[in-house]
Amino acid sequence: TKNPHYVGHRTTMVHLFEWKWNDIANECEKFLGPKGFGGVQVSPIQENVIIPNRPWYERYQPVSYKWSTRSGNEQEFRSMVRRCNKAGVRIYVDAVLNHMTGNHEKAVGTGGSTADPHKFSYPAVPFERKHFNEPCGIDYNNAKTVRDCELVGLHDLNQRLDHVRKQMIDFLNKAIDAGVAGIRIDAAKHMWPEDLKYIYSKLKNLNVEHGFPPNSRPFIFQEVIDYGGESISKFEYNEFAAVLEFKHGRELSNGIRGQNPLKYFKTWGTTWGLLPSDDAVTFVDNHDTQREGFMTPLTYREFRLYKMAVAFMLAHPYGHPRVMSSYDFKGFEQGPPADESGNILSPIGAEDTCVNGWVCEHRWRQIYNMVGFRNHVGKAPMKRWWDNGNGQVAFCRGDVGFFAINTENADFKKKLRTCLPAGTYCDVVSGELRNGRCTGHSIEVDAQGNAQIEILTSRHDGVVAYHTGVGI
Ligand SMILES: O=C(NCCCOc1c(-c2ccc(O)c(O)c2)oc2cc(O)cc(O)c2c1=O)[C@@H]1CCCN1C(=O)/C=C/c1ccc(O)c(O)c1
Ligand SMILES: [Ca+2]
Repeated sequence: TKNPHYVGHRTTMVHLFEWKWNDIANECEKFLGPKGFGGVQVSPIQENVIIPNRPWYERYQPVSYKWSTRSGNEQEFRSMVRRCNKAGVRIYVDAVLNHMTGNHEKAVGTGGSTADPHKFSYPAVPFERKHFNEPCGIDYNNAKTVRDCELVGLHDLNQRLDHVRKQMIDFLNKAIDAGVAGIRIDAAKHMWPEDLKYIYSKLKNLNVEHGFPPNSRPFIFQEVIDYGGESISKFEYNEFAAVLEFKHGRELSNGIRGQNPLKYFKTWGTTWGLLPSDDAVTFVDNHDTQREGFMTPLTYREFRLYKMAVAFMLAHPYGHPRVMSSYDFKGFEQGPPADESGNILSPIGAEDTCVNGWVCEHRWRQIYNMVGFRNHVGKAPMKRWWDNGNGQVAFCRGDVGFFAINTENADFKKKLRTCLPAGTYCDVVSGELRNGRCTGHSIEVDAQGNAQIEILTSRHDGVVAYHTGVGI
């Protein structure tokens, strides 16, 4: 099975996109640990080329495998991993192995390394011409070109060569020694499964000094963008490692928007063509899809619907969920909030609030309390699915959790079985249980487990969630 190696009952990771290592370490100790987040996906740690105007995607054009980026240096990265593991929060590195840079005159990296991309020369690794595939154009209907040609002109490494494999294996094993729990494999679709499988087989077990049980294998989750219809299938990759399930965010966004009535999500999972649950890392939006102008998923911009989508993802047992945490951007290219020297600004200000143009979705109560809901219900099975034949849905998680959602422009008012023991329960979306009382809405569950469930269209949020950890 695929195991993220979360501590205790934790279940969910957050992508702190473009955050600096020092800020992540602080967030692990101050917020993510206490709120029960399981881990953090960090931005690429390898040195990347500096592109004028600093577009966000410069971090996906490596110049070397040195741990030196605008997020910080090796010492800061090591310190962050140690502090986060101590806080019970795992770290997952975003590894860019498919390619190096595109053609730039005088390429200079964020760690000061130089390269000559026109000559396929990356002395700081070292890689040279013979380590790259012949430049050619990708035809997504031709699997060989998808793997062996250049993605938007980015020089394509040949992972069949021993030298290339060694550089990648050493790079990943160094991160494992530093205490990371796993790796996101960027652009895995553009690499041969057998090459990836070989590289993963040479990775060390996780470092027991960071609290991992002996013989723990790194949790690897692969970016294979597959909505169906291309020559490459995500099912080529999920036998030997987990895969990011891109259909999840797109289909769920359609359901929450009402384009596809939510009642159909009664069968949500493999019957929708999704990966087996244990093989899938799920999300609503990611750093790339939130910027796409076409078939855009729900994002922080449509915040009421977005919170509903994230809540449904976290309430439903399917997959290993990942919460996105963004900065507010105007145009597609815009990089992270930075000062005039290009130093990334800290997302958390003096009053422990989100500042400087960051969005910090993970700090929204509706989202972090749903992480707590998922942690509390654990593996309790989905049961007693109810829907009104359209966009109002409710279901139990075993006898320990109850979730309801209203995607319609009509009030949700219904007496329903909650599967909860009799008592008063606080809604964790509108508030929490504090000093013995509910700061938000609450329900009274009778001896039969029934309660009057209400989600009025005038409500701040279109979802409610109750669990046995917030009973009075
Ligand atoms: O128009 C663009 N790209 C052309 C569309 C192909 O998009 C890319 C895909 C991509 C998109 C859809 C697919 O089905 C697919 O197989 C691959 O994956 C990448 C992965 C990278 O590490 C670096 C990249 O530059 C890309 C990329 O350009 C803009 C300008 C350059 C970066 N970029 C982008 O749009 C950058 C996107 C990007 C960057 C990093 C990612 O991890 C990612 O998923 C997308
Ligand atoms: Ca490739």
